[in-house]
Amino acid sequence: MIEFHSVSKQYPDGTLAVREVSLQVPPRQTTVLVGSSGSGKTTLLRMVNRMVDPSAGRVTIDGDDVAGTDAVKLRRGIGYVMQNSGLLPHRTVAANIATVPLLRGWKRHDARERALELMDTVGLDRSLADRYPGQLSGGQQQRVGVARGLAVDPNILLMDEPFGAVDPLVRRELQEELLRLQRELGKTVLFVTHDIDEAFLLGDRVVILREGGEIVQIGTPAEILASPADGFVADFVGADRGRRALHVQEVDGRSLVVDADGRPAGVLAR
Ligand SMILES: Nc1ncnc2c1ncn2[C@@H]1O[C@H](COP(=O)(O)OP(=O)(O)OP(=O)(O)O)[C@@H](O)[C@H]1O
Repeated sequence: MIEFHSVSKQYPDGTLAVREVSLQVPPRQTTVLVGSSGSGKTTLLRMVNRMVDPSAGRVTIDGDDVAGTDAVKLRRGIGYVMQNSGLLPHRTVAANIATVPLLRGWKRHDARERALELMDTVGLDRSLADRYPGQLSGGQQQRVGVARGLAVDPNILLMDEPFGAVDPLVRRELQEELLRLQRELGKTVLFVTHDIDEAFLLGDRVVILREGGEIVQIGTPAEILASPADGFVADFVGADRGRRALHVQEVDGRSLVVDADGRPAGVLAR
């Protein structure tokens, strides 16, 4: 279990990004940090693998303070998937996925085999193994990013807006894929997004943050929807619900359910 014990982060320029956050991230579940831009989500996430060190408080993994662990070693044991995939452009797909296993001293052949297996896991055709990231679609690149995050079979997977940069249909596909993967793999996933719909879809637990890095509410999606903690949460949840209100549209004699952006959500049975 990952635990944040009253952590704060003040950056050198004085910005207080996170203010006394205490949070438990249960194992083998997906916990989603959601909040508007600047609410400290990324800062919190990066405290887990020591890309950011807290100014006060501490983060523990299974009771051990991460501050006492070598940062490089820590990062090699925790999967990290970011927006825009963060792939190395001059390395092939297989080499990108195998980056950390190779750093950990795996034999080249074993690392490639592992990369190919992971391509199967995330739904990428093996024929793409020797392409470069620039030769893939945005959605395929994100899948490579997820495969790379899983490459060392980490218990913990940190995901920072991993599907933020792809179009809505591909995004939906990647979300479904993550749900499937998580059912199979049961990792401890800490996921950052500013999209409340994504948070409710993916999160077993959802943590709502306010600007200034303060937790406003923690709960299951149903709990938060049923009883928002305050006006801020009600607005955050409710405004989006309203914007995405579903309605029925007749297209070619069929009844399509579409959201407020005109995106189809399903077809009504007759
Ligand atoms: N290296 C830094 N130096 C100074 N301020 C920073 C630094 N990194 C982040 N901040 C500030 O800290 C606050 C929280 O940033 P953070 O990236 O954690 O928020 P976020 O919720 O992930 O936002 P976003 O959704 O826009 O990525 C912001 O005000 C940001 O400008």
